[in-house]
Amino acid sequence: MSTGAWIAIAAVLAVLVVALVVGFTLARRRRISLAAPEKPELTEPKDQSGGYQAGGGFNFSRGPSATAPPVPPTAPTAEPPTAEPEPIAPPAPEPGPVAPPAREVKPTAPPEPVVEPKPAAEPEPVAEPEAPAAPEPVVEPEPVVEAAPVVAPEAAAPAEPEAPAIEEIAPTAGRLDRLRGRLSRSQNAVGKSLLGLLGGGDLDEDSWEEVEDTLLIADIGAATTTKIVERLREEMAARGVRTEAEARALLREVLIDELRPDLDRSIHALPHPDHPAVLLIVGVNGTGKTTTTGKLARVLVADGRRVLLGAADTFRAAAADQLQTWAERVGAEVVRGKEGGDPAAIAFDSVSKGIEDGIDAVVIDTAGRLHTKTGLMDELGKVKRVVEKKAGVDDVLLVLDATVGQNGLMQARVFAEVVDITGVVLTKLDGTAKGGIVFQVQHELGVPVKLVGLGEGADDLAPFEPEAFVDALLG
Ligand SMILES: Nc1nc2c(ncn2[C@@H]2O[C@H](COP(=O)(O)OP(=O)(O)OP(=O)(O)O)[C@@H](O)[C@H]2O)c(=O)[nH]1
Repeated sequence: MSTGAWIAIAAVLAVLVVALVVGFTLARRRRISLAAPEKPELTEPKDQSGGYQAGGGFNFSRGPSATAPPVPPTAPTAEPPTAEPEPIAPPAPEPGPVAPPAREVKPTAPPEPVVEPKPAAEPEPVAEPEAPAAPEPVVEPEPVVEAAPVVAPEAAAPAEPEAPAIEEIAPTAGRLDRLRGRLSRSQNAVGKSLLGLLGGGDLDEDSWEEVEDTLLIADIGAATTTKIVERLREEMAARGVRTEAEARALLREVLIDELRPDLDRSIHALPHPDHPAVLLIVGVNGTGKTTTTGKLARVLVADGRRVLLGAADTFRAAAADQLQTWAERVGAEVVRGKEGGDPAAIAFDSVSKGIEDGIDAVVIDTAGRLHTKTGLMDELGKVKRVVEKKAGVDDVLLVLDATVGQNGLMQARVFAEVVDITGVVLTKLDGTAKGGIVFQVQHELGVPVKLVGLGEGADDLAPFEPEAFVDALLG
């Protein structure tokens, strides 16, 4: 009783003490672990762009067009539904990367994982599809059949996009750089002969006359040529230009200044809170209106915009088909009417549909017309007036064929009278050394050249940049 009992009691007490200590320690640990999670959550990635903004792309802005349909007075309620355009507001250059993923991811992502389980009809792959199909507990070999409905999306995928081949669009940023080679080939003969003349330093009167002739041949126009030559003469004397490098630097500066880099060359294609941007493409037959409309649609789609093309060229039978093809290639909508129908009605319907469908930009291709035919020109004025009943026109782009040179200026004058041109698209610059028309158009009309066509390819449209143009000119 005595020693054995005491030892037993001591052992029990020791066990109790150990249990108490362990229990106390565990309780403390748990308390600590409850508090801990608050800290780790602080690790949140922030904006990684470092404020970087890409440059050199197309520049879009919101045009001046006023809202045609009356807007309800209550500002706060009007805002929410129109909230979408807002994130778009930060302008052009970067969005390129946004659009492609949206179009590309859809077709590719879902089918891939599904294809694999199909052949492997065994239990392993079935595990995943089973989860949603849980309600059917009975048949065990069946799971393979369940995989079949999962495959369905794969089969349905081709059915969804009606437009069979939506094309890849060439990146919009840096277009002019990539296409610069085409410009140079045709243009730099002018630059070379100018540099040949100016590079030697002191010029006699004959040499100055040659400089003038070279500028005139390049279609820079008499007024602009005189201005350029006067400034060159002054500056060459004042700066004591002796070498070809100095002459090149001066000539570059003078030509760029003459092209007025300060002009707003943005395309007014950003939507308004309650209606799409409306762009009218006008010009003489064969200058490249339909082609330009199609190319512009591609640029806008690549920029993530929803685009509708209005086929208001009811003169030429194939024009609407041509436009439809352009639209289908990028998944844009088209509004077209009967052949020989009223172009103004089609333009009106295009804008109406654009408003209904929440389109971002409606681009209306008009019929080519001779600038000398008053009836046709009146009709073009009517197209614009009718559209304006629905929504203001943000940009009226006159398409000029650079290869026609001087005649382009006469066209520009007449069109400007009828429809208030807001910008010029100079096409076919890849095939001419007469790009000098750029100087004249801007000088006479005070309207900027906004875009240039540099080939027949679908993505051969680039923003016009005076510096790049002059660099190409000088070779
Ligand atoms: N080389 C070159 N060809 C171009 C360019 N832009 C358009 N074209 C070509 O010019 C031709 C006429 O283009 P269209 O777009 O049909 O001209 P349009 O002004 O719509 O003609 P109409 O409908 O008759 O008024 C086509 O063969 C185009 O491929 C360009 O920048 N460079």
